[in-house]
Amino acid sequence: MAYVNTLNHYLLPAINRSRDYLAICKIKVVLMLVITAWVGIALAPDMSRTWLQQVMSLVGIGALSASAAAINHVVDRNIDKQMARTRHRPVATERLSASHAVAFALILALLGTFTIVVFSNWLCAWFTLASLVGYAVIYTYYLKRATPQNIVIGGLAGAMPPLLGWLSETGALMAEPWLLVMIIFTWTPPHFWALAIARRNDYARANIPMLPVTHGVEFTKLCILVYTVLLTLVCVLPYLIGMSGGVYLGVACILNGMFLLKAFELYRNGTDLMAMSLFRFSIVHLLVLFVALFIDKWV
Ligand code: HEM
Ligand SMILES: CC(C)=CCC/C(C)=C/CC/C(C)=C/COP(=O)(O)OP(=O)(O)O
Repeated sequence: MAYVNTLNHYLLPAINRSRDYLAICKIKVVLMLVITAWVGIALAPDMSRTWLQQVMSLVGIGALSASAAAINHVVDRNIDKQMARTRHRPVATERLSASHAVAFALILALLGTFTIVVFSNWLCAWFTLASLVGYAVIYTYYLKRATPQNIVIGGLAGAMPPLLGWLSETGALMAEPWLLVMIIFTWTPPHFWALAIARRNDYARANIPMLPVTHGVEFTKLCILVYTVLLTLVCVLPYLIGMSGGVYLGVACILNGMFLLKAFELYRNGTDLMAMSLFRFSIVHLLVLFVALFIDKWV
């Protein structure tokens, strides 16, 4: 009996609370950001750094990304309350207080910055902090509410991790990692606008000027197609400058061919279901593309 009481009074609330803290980190998105940062490390010139230094750099970048996501949950709590997709979030439902979430984000930001400075360098720390501000403040606080181009401009913050990984390794700004940033930058609009089409009523209710709300679904489908063509072209650049080889190029061609087909189908007579299918595909696309960049380096 005493055992059951301990479980009910202490353990279960502690587990639920940890789940809430994990949820505000947007853990799956952060995992993907860390994978792209890891590829940035793998493709950088060999600096003979230890595994520990590399892993801890990724931990630092992940912690600052999670901190940015937690701040996004606080700043957006009133919007999140109005949207079906987000209304169950911990801060929106007030299961987790905004002040606790802010304190958590601050601790993550401090630990993350400390880790990057100790195991990498200040340049990487400054760029990662700038990405945090880009997402949590410039995109979430301002752009998201101000313009339908919000995710195009704000997308730069989420596109930075390959550069952050490269910087953590080399401590120097070079041209090559910017190509990887450009890939994610051009990938973001089709990734997000596909979801925004399916969830346009949510955004309209919350008064957020997402492209399908301000310019309609047909125009958004056209923009998705245009950005997918751009993405296809940008994806060839790592091969053209000799940063990646045939394995990467082959995988990129197949993935982008599929992306183009899906974007074209959506443009011609797409339903909300097809838009969601494109959104899900975009995530698989980016994951496989970056795994291919990694494998290509070692074959
Ligand atoms: C401004 C840029 C971006 C916007 C507006 C955006 C928006 C979104 C939204 C609204 C979702 C749905 C989340 C949910 O179901 O609650 C999502 C999911 C996701 N995004 Fe993005 N995204 C952006 C950039 C990125 C980047 C740069 C990455 C990775 C490199 C990424 C990876 C993912 C992943 C992995 C998911 C699935 C998460 C899950 O299943 O829980 N996103 N994104
Ligand atoms: C340090 C660093 C690399 C920072 C980047 C942090 C980060 C978590 C970027 C991902 C972008 C993302 C999930 C945007 C969705 O926000 P949203 O508010 O439009 O979506 P929502 O409605 O699901 O909250």
